[in-house]
Amino acid sequence: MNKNILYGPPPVHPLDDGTGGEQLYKCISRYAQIPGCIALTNAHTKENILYKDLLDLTCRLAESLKKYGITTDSTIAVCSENSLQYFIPVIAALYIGAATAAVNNKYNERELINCLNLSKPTLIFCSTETWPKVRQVKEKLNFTKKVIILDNKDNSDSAQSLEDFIFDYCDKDFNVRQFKPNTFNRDEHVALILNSSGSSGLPKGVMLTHKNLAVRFSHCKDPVFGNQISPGTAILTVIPFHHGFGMFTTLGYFTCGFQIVLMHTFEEHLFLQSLQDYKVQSTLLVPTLMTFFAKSPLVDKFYLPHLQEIASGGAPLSREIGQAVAQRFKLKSIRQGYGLTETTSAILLTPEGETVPGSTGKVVPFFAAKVVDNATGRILGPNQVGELCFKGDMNMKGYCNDIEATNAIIDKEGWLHSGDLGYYNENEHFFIIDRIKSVIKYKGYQVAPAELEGILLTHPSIMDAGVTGIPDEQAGEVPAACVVVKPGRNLTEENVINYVSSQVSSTKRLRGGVRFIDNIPKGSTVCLPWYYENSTVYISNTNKDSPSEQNQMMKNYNLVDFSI
Ligand SMILES: Nc1ncnc2c1ncn2[C@@H]1O[C@H](COP(=O)(O)OP(=O)(O)OP(=O)(O)O)[C@@H](O)[C@H]1O
Ligand SMILES: O=C(O)[C@H]1CSC(c2nc3ccc(O)cc3s2)=N1
Ligand SMILES: [Mg+2]
Repeated sequence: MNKNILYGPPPVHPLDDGTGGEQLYKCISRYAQIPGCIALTNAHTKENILYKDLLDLTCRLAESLKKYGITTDSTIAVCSENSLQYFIPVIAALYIGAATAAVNNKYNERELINCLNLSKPTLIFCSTETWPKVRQVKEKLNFTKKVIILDNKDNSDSAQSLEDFIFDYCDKDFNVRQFKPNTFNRDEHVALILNSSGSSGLPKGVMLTHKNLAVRFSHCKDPVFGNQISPGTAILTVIPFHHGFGMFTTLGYFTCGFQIVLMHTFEEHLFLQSLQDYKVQSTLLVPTLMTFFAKSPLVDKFYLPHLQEIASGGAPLSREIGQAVAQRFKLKSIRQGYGLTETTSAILLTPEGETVPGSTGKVVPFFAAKVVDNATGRILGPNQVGELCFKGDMNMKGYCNDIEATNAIIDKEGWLHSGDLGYYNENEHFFIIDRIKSVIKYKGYQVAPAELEGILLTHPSIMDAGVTGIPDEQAGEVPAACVVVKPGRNLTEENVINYVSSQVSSTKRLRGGVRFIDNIPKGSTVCLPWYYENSTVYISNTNKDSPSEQNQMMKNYNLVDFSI
């Protein structure tokens, strides 16, 4: 056994038996018996769904799907913004063992066609908002037989409402208590097909099994790695449900009996008001929003004594921003999680009572991690920087119809190569530096844009910042910054360069200079930003409407802008 391979601790409770669907059914049935126990609340409309209704609807839909002809070999798709109904088809499909492809509701037609061609769903569940786009796409797909609109009571010309579908296919005398989820081999059976963010080319379909889901559920109720709150208490989430981060945190909340207060679009005032009104104990954020709150004075206007935990994940969070947000919300610290779509959910998590500023936490149960030297493949020890690799029971089954890409990321021994650069310290706490691909090479030294962005964001006159490498004949690349100055403040290029130089070693100085711009096109180092494009926080300055095109824009933008 290599001492430099780190193993997660043994789980506090053994892994529960059964498929992901069977486990969800058991939990939801239990909470359905508690009178008035709320499963979901839409923060925008204030509408609720009780656990009792969730049980009823998911069982009826599961029965309808079976009658319609959906089997354990079928695939359905869900394409919707976060909503009260989002999880009804997801959970119903999990009960019967049909795979669900959760597709990004912000995709344009071309991207939708690309990803639906991977999963080939028989049915698509969409929302009133995504229906016009889905309608266009369906005409070009011969495998999709029907579209069902989740949040509309009326049937449209060529789509059916959820209510009507259930009315048509579920017997009128159907008794929910007689429903039983299907049993099958959870190790092999695909539960969900998700798309990674697509920051490195067209998104691939990531196949996750019922076993992957069962392991995630075990983490959710783990007293060390799970949420430290009890059933009935409220969680606020704005993380997109179709993304692994939103999908598996939320499915986990159902197993814990939490009241899930959801938002489909980030609005600062509503977010804070909801924290206060629903006495929210735990909330999830991405670093883009953490930066926003670190600088938002509105937080102080709310009374938030119930808030116990803010968790961040999805992209690098600088120590400074984490601490600033913790202070603003009067919390001891921020909880972090790190994961990839390919690892189902977080595989590094802050253990209870063990927060280390800037760290993403420790390896979760049922997982192993190692840090590998990029050049030699040698396994490194504590405090040595290399590529993070993971092996365990939440690693994906593989990419949909792409064995080549699967073999490129998971090696023959089962190690998944994350593409991220990082290290662990002597206490086995992990620190993520940046993606290998975005690291700037200055005279062979590695400079992480995420680190410099973190420093720039601590400047009182800087509202937002992005760092990139620009080609340089002598050094290879030099770090350069795009900076958005706060309204009413003045800042010179020299101020910015000196501010960074005073805090970093010589190799990391902004030798490529500084550009002042109106807003930052978000790219690969700042994950998930496009979900907030309609929000009051970030208004994209591109007219492209898709994430991957925006990322492309980011790269082009930097190259064009800095080569002038
Ligand atoms: N806590 C975290 N700190 C730093 N980076 C994180 C954290 N959580 C996630 N990440 C980043 O997000 C990546 C996983 O993102 P995701 O699976 O959504 O798709 P992607 O890697 O952006 O897209 P693609 O794989 O299609 O290029 C990780 O590899 C890592 O770079
Ligand atoms: O389980 C939690 O409480 C948290 C806190 S942050 C977190 C996750 N972060 C990521 C990042 C990427 C991803 O694909 C999944 C997760 S889960 N999970
Ligand atoms: Mg990735």
